Amino acid sequence: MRKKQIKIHIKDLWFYYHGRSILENINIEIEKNVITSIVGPSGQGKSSFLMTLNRLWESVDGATATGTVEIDFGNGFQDIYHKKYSLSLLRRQVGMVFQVPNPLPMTIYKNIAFPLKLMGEKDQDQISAKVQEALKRSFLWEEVKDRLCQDARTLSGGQQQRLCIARAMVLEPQVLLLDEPTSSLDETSVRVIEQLLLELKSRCTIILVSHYMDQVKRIADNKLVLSDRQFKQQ
Ligand SMILES: Nc1ncnc2c1ncn2[C@@H]1O[C@H](COP(=O)(O)OP(=O)(O)OP(=O)(O)O)[C@@H](O)[C@H]1O
Repeated sequence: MRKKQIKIHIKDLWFYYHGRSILENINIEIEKNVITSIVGPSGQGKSSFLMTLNRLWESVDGATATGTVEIDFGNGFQDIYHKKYSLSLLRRQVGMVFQVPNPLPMTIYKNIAFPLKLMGEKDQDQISAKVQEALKRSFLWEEVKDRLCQDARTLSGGQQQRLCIARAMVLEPQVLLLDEPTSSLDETSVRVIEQLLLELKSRCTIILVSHYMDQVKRIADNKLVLSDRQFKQQ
């Protein structure tokens, strides 16, 4: 049996849209360096829950959250809602990938270099090395190494989603949130991304919203079922 280490502590978390509660009094722990899947019927708040882990809801009109989300980024547990906690640091440490691949309207190379530049990296050799590493880790390098200057939107759907994972991984986040990342992809692309996530979990803690029970069985270590505004661990 693996030794369980906790990465995220969630205490008394409530989440609302326009005063209507979506999540009520959530108290759970998320294990480090495994894949935790979030499942449950449509509209129960799975996407909303992911947004509480990187504070993305703060830019959504009408959304509010109360409670505590503590993440151990290597220096003990820290409350990411503490007023002194830097949002840009949080976004660096917690990456996110969405349901529909969303490459930026620029080249493949620039898509991956973009977050590095946003974080102030100027050394072109460093950027180039990190872009290459992220593309390799995301199982995409061999397919794109000769077309790095092409527009990323010319890639297939599965390639675009791996590009988005590479773009999230280039900042070396410790937590990766994925919101139904394979639902728009064909079976072959789905399997490639599942293999990729299995590889990545040694580097980061993965939280995966998925509608596909087969997928959850294939790759998830832990499963949290969201129903009636609460989680049930299975
Ligand atoms: N921006 C918003 N403003 C108001 N209500 C919202 C907003 N976004 C989502 N909701 C509502 O909040 C509830 C939870 O939505 P959420 O998208 O988190 O559920 P979900 O479990 O991820 O759904 P699905 O599986 O269909 O993607 C739903 O009732 C939804 O209609």
